[in-house]
Amino acid sequence: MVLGRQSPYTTPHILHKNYAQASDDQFASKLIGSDLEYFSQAGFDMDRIHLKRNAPVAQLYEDAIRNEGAILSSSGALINFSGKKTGRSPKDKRIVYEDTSKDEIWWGSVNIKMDEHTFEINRERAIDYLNTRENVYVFDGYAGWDPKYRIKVRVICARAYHALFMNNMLIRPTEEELANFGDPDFIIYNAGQFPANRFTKGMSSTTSVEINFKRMEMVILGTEYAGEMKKGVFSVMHYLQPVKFGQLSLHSSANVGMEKGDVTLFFGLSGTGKTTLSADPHRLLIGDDEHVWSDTGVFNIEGGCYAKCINLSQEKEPEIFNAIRFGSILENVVYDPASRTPDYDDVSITENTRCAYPIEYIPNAQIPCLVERQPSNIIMLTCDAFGVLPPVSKLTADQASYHFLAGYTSKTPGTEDGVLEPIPTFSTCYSAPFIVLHPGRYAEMLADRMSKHNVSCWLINTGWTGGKFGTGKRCPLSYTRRIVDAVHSGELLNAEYENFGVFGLQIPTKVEGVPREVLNPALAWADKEAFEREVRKLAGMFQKAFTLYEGDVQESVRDAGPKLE
Ligand SMILES: Nc1ncnc2c1ncn2[C@@H]1O[C@H](COP(=O)(O)OP(=O)(O)O)[C@@H](O)[C@H]1O
Ligand SMILES: C=C(OP(=O)(O)O)C(=O)O
Ligand SMILES: [Mn+2]
Repeated sequence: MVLGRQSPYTTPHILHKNYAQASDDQFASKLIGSDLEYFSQAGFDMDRIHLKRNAPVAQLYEDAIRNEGAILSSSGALINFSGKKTGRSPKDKRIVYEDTSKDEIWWGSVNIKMDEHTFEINRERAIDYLNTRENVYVFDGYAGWDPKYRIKVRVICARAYHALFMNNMLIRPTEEELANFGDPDFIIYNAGQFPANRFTKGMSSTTSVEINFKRMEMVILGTEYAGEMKKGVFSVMHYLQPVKFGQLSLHSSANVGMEKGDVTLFFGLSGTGKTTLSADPHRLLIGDDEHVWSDTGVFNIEGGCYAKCINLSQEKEPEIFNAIRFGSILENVVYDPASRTPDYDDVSITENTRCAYPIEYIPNAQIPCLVERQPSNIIMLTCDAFGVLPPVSKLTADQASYHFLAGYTSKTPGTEDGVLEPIPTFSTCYSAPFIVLHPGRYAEMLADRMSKHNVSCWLINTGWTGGKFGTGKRCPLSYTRRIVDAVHSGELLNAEYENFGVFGLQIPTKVEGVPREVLNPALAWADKEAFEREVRKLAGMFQKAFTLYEGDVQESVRDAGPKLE
């Protein structure tokens, strides 16, 4: 029997009778009769396709290499290519306008409406496409490490690469959990190789990424970028956690001190350093990207991490570098054909090169990925392209609410389709592309929890220092790490502070190991007038961006922003 020898995480269930050997077949039918029914009812052509459910990692490797042009790298990771789209497509992401969720959703600029009928058409198109494939992969796993708040997710896709990606990114069920999986709570139909029909009402391109909260389904057409799936799961949790469970979903990483057990959350849009800074040799990693702050503590939504590989080195980011081995997926990374060694400095395919690995590949992972303890520190990561914000400042409760709602940062090249250089942006809740409810709902829950548990809050600029990008340079990672260490050791709590101009931020006058002129950007700019001009320009941008939320917050929060008298 094949099963006994598999890893505890993956169990091969081959659903199709023509494909499997007799013993597998008997076994499969015993376990998953109701699933077979589900697939037939959904329109899958069970006489034609081979369904491979939770296939072993090695088998997914074989299929990806044989059928999809994947490459085995020298470290044992699998190098895959996502084709034309190498980042997310936010302009093609839609939410279905339907009676169960329409009054909850924030139909602001990010959530584009799709009607129910168009969803049905695209869903059918995805299933029709999957029916033309020889292999259809199914991965069943969980989102959310706390059993009270987790959901069951099913991914149905045509590429072994996508199945392996979600095997790494979801929480892998045990054999027993898989056998008793039952009906999923959320299903992703990924037919990314096949385009959307541009003549379908409501389509604006051949790419379509859509979520239906009534059906609890997601359909992907016309993009093979795997990150769409994990962020789709996040969007669902960003809706379900506050609305159904009363818990706060966070676009953040999280870790916990080995000695003190203190928990830190790192908020930040893509590229600001959530993954890099949460991998810390002195702390246990809870997760690198998506969490829930519940009544009882903090839990990770995912079972893996999705790190950026650009300029990755063993020396600067050893935990991540060493996680790139058998089972890990490298995405759009160029390799040396002779040695099959990845070249992380080569960005000729994209700057958004990635690696997805199971969280247990990080030596200091906290498994299960949850803590029954409330956070002590919140770090809001921003990547300031103007080089005016200090690398660290201490925020008051009102400033924390203000900056969380404003969400000032930059979009990192490559993470979204069409973004070629750092673009300053106000990404509310540091998660605008994934926001589902009105930002004020998340902000209010955050403020309540922060005050109830007396959490300290820090604004950390991992972006440019001492000038605009092109002239200044990005804050060296070693300084940011030193600052994060100073947050954790308590050094910053007891430091001396000075006021930072129109922003009214409190900045420490001294952090061991970080030069004074780095701590205070006013000292780093040679041209003082230019500095003042840029500060005022950025302050004006904040004020304009914040008008969206002014009516929803109390006066003290409104007052916590930059002032331009
Ligand atoms: N000061 C810094 N702090 C954090 N990351 C930095 C810094 N300087 C450069 N980087 C680089 O920026 C990228 C941050 O990406 P990542 O941690 O994946 O962000 P996120 O997880 O928030 O999307 C990494 O490639 C990292 O090496
Ligand atoms: C996968 C993503 O997340 P992050 O860059 O925050 O890791 C993304 O934004 O596409
Ligand atoms: Mn990340």
